[in-house]
Amino acid sequence: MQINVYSSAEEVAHEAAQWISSLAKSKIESKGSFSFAISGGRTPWEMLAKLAQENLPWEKINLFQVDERIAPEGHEDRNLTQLFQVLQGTRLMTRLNIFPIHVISENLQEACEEYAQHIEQITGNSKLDLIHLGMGADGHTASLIPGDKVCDVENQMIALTDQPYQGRQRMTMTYPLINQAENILWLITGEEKKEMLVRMLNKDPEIPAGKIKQDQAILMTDLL
Ligand SMILES: O=C1O[C@H](COP(=O)(O)O)[C@@H](O)[C@H](O)[C@H]1O
Repeated sequence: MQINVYSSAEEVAHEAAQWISSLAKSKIESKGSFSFAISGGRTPWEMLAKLAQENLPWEKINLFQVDERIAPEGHEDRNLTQLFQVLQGTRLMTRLNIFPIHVISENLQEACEEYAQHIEQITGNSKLDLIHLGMGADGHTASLIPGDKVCDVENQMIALTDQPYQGRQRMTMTYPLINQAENILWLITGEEKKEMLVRMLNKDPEIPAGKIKQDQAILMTDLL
């Protein structure tokens, strides 16, 4: 794991946007497209706002969601709602290829399979160029929640949590999909995550974040 420590969450967001922009340019130059997935929560939005200011060929970029809460369209609990709020009014709204997780489907299991198929169709091999991850103060990442059966899923790329977490059931990328990404970018900020960050770096299998592969990963943080 490459570890980059910065002095503030704002600097983390800035550096992460620059890093993603440069990776996107190099992937587009070498193979014509760049496919990445963004997490939800609170951390990613400043980075995304900064990334949106970059001069990139957005129509060659595919954006997937790492996880989503099962909630109505436009609901404030949805990661997609936050994502659209950040991109509203930017040219990315019409140019970037955004692939939302379909959590309003009547058949959520089918929706998981369809999302996995979309990823396979777009990437050709289900290996995303980049997956951005955050981590909660309890060590969860994506919607891989401590103690939830979704952490044991090995035969699905996208799966549902077994139990509601913070009031909502969720749909999430699973270990098999995340761990085969070409690059993983962790953005972890906030004092309350310090203890779990150390456990994650020590590959503690008792916390979900500890079971994400580290060899292709970079961490940007204001901790340590
Ligand atoms: O619930 C969630 O939390 C994690 C961590 O969010 P953060 O704001 O503390 O970074 C996030 O990565 C995940 O996508 C989200 O659904």
